[in-house]
Amino acid sequence: MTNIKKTGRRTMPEQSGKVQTVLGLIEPGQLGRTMTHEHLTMTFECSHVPPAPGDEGLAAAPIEMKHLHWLQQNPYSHSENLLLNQEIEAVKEELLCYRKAGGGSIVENTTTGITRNLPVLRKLAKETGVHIIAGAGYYVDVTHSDETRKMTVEKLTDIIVSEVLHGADGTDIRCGVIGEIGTSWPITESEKKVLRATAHAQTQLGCPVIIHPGRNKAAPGEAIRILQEAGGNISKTVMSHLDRTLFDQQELLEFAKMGSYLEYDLFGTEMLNYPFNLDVDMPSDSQRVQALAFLIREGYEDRILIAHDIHTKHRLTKYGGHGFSHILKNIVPKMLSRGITQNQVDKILIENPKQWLTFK
Ligand SMILES: CC(=O)NCCS(=O)(=O)O
Repeated sequence: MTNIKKTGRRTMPEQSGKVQTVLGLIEPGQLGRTMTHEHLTMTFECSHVPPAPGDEGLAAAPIEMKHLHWLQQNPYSHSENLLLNQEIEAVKEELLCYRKAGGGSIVENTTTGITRNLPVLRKLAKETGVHIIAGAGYYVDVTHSDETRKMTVEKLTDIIVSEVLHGADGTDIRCGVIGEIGTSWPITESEKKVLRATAHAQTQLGCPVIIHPGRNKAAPGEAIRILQEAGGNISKTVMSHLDRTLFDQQELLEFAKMGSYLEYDLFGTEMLNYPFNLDVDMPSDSQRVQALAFLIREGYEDRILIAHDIHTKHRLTKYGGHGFSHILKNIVPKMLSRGITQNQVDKILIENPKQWLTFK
């Protein structure tokens, strides 16, 4: 049963002033260094890309050292690679390393449509000591069920609110953010309804929101406009995946003025051909650090968040990948060597996630 305090402003949930993890409420100061966009268990079959002619054998072969480069360049063409949910033990080992490297918390962005597994998240949190914050709501349109598509905004709002206040997927495990809310490009009617429901739920709950934009430079702005028109709190909303979406500095600054958090969350992903949009040149980690330094120079250090968005097997250290500690071990030293101060690093990894994740 949820404890509700009434104030003149709005109905205040018991979450107000706290962060909600899969093990319950914590004080914001307990979070520590936080990766704001990861997945610990999910499936990504919805994004399978057929292998190039001649590569069918590689796409069906077990993951082996000699195929690693092919896999890194074609991660979405290998069906087994898309089943991160088969790697719970490996993820647990990674989380223990993440803690040793100084990590405190992880926001687990798996929503309905990509196989959210809250009992596994709770088990991982208990066994590793990492604070895990789970995501409410729905991924992109191709994963929406017929039932979801038929729902009104009011019904979707009720479900999202309930996932935060009472628990999701038939469990009593409560989500601590809404998202990642999936949008495609162009944004579909079903996704627009989910965005409006997200804004309405956020208004009731005062909670953090995180959006997955479509793969087009107009997508982040359009998603924020829909949330804004539905009354969402943009200053408590994260726009994910900017590293594969907005490249032009002036366009980035125009978007930044809208007031959301700006997330660079594909650290560790370096690939020549980005199969979901071949016009995109996926940046390197060095270029991501340059983008962070640019935003800091432009006065946005309070708005930046970073993560790896691990969502496939090959990015785990078990498969020769960079793992969940890459930012702490490799990217932070690079940031410092490029003139970003320790104070700014701490803002990006500790203070900004804390501000975002604390319920109003
Ligand atoms: C799980 C997820 O949505 N990851 C983002 C992949 S993308 O290529 O940046 O869209």
